[in-house]
Amino acid sequence: AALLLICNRCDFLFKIILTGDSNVGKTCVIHSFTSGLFSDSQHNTIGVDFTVRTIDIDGMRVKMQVWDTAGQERFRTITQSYYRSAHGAMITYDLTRRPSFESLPHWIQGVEQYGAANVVFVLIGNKCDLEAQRQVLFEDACTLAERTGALAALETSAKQHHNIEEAFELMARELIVRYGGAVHQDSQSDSPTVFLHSDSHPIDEGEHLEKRPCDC
Ligand SMILES: Nc1nc2c(ncn2[C@@H]2O[C@H](COP(=O)(O)OP(=O)(O)OP(=O)(O)O)[C@@H](O)[C@H]2O)c(=O)[nH]1
Repeated sequence: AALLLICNRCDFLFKIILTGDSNVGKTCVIHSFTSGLFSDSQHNTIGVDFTVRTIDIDGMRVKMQVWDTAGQERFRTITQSYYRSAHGAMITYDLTRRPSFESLPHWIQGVEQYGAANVVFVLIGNKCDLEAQRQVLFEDACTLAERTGALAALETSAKQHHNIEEAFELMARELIVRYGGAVHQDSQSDSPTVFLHSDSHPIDEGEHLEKRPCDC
């Protein structure tokens, strides 16, 4: 059964996962989003880790639970086990390192194979502040996005906090469109205000829904 959380404070809870090669800047993108800060000396992620930030989308409180996964090969088995419960995936490359872009089909395939059937994914070309060292054209990323069914391709800079808010907002808006119907149906009754999707996994059609109070 899919688990729904009942909450009086938030309208949605979405679980977003970041994947991509090591050192493309996944941890920095997440920090930039959750704290607005950037660190030049970021340690490699071991396994997985998550942070939360609540954003406002058209007056709705949307809790974004953002999961950071290790890009290093040796953690692959652990990180893949987290794909299943993600509503959205940000598949990240470093636009100054062509090989990290060449790896995208592999990461996309992983998300499709181990993730939920209806997972939404975007391609993120990070480090766009390093324009002089660019090795990947934005057009190439757009072509790949179109070919693979990604929601969009975006270029970000965690360092300059460029396009970070936009990337997460784009994801949140798409997920609201996809999941809004289910939430609205459930929130007809007056007291528990709304239902949130949670740590379990995105809802499959006709699936039994288990409801629990939110701990936020
Ligand atoms: N110039 C620039 N450097 C960045 C940017 N984002 C990250 N970096 C640097 O890139 C390096 C790797 O960043 P991380 O966030 O640790 O990369 P990661 O993808 O999480 O790496 P793993 O944890 O091994 O998967 C660090 O030295 C960061 O300071 C950016 O937008 N611009």
